[in-house]
Amino acid sequence: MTANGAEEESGSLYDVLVLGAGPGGENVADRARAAGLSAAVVESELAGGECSYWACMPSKALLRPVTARADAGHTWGLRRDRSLPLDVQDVFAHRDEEASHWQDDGQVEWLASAGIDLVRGHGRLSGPRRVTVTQEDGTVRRLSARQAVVVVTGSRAVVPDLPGVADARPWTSREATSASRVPDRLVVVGGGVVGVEMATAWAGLGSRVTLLARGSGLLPRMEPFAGELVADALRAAGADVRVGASVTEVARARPDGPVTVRTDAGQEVEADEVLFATGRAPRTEDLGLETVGLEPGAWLTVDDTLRVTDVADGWLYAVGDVNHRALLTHQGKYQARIAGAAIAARAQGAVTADAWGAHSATADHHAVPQVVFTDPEVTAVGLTADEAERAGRRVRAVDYDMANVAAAGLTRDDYAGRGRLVVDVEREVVVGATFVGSGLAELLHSATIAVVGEIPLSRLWHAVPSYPTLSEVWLRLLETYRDS
Ligand SMILES: Cc1cc2nc3c(=O)[nH]c(=O)nc-3n(C[C@H](O)[C@H](O)[C@H](O)COP(=O)(O)OP(=O)(O)OC[C@H]3O[C@@H](n4cnc5c(N)ncnc54)[C@H](O)[C@@H]3O)c2cc1C
Ligand SMILES: NC(=O)c1ccc[n+]([C@@H]2O[C@H](COP(=O)([O-])OP(=O)(O)OC[C@H]3O[C@@H](n4cnc5c(N)ncnc54)[C@H](O)[C@@H]3O)[C@@H](O)[C@H]2O)c1
Repeated sequence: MTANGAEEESGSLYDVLVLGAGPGGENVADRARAAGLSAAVVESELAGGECSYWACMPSKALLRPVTARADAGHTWGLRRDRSLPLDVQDVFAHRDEEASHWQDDGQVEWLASAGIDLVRGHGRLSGPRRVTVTQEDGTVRRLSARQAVVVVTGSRAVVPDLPGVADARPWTSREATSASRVPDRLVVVGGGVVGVEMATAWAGLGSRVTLLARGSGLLPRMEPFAGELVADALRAAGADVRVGASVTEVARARPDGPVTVRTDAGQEVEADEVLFATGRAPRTEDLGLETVGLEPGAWLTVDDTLRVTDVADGWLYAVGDVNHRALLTHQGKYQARIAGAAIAARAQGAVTADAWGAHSATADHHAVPQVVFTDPEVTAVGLTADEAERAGRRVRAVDYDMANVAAAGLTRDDYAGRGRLVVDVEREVVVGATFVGSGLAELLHSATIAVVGEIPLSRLWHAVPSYPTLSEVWLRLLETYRDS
């Protein structure tokens, strides 16, 4: 027995055990190894996780040709090609490549090269610092951890339990990112990020898309103009976008027949496939959480060092989607770097919980960046004006029409977009930024640096954007703030 009461079974005792080999899990194990700790990850499907096979990578591979064609169709000298059909089979072939053909050999090789053991099977907690793995052949392997167990089991799509759903065989984000046939008609339910990205992709690939979103607009967690600009572009691309539409029922009378989707407003839409992009649930329902006093199926609440708050002795951590802080790959990887460093520091009694320190995921509260890869792109970091006001901050929002930036006229003949800074008027620092428009994804990091660095506006005047680039929106926004 070890000091922690863990059994010393040959090859089964590690410093750190990680449940889930998605981007968060791989990175936390890597950071633990880099700090000199032994680490194993347990994975029940494919090493690489949702992001690699059914989320970020395949979705962006479907979107890029669609947005590139939209850009080309509005570029002088290429405009006649606006209706040029995409080579859909080529798009699918590239998507399959980006999803590594749903094989994880590359990830397995990388884990081995980093000195991380991979244990394949379904992992469950079986008490403090203990994990039981049911392997593919049915055998059970018991593992234990000296320092920490990190839960990084991610999230899954939620399909609402509506009448007719089971028989309708709806798509979730998994089918929407991996399908290799373009449905003639597709209904997308949900106006969040998955809904608008997949509506953009499949409309571009040739489906007649109807997007049904409840509430007053698309992308409800972002500045309202973001959803409005994306809705305008989707409509221009031929999609039928209906807001204020909550789906109440679906029906597919014959397995090979069409599906009918009904809303609370009495609307009825017939389609070949229906995608539910209606949010995510944590993958914690069959994880043995009850063996350590936690509720199965719940999101795991953590402190800023990523330790689960409701577990004594601080040995359980949760990173990535499963802690519900920010359901984004880059933010999960950030948390993984912090958690790995915190676990190693705690082992030596040297952890520091200072904000913005090496062991604190402070950015989760102030500066989560996100790019929505639609046409136009939506990019945002920090607080929206509404969030800042609801938090009791004294802020001023300043806006600028992206079409008036000199580079916009060089980019597209129909450039539509808007930039917004949310400025804390007491400290004169940027606490939020949103840029919507074509070609803006790479601009976002400048705003992330301004928010994280709390750079005073007086200093930002000296950060001179190159001419003629879309980054000049920064200068125009500073002028607008000064003059308003
Ligand atoms: C369609 C779509 C597009 C997206 N696009 C982007 C994007 O462009 N950019 C971005 O930043 N984010 C994007 N996201 C979000 C991103 O995919 C997630 O934030 C990210 O995958 C979370 O990483 P994770 O490591 O927490 O979990 P996951 O990637 O979900 O990995 C968890 C892993 O744990 C394994 N697992 C679960 N339970 C067990 C168990 N009991 N035992 C063993 N293994 C287990 C799973 O099999 C999985 O491999 C997108 C999401 C969707 C749905
Ligand atoms: N590019 C990116 O960064 C990217 C891309 C895709 C996903 N993601 C992440 O994945 C997460 C999940 O995205 P999501 O879009 O599935 O969830 P979401 O929670 O963002 O949006 C779901 C939407 O569905 C609506 N909805 C729910 N039930 C409905 C019903 N019956 N009828 C009509 N509308 C209904 C909700 O009101 C909500 O607006 C997001 O938090 C996002 O961060 C990121």
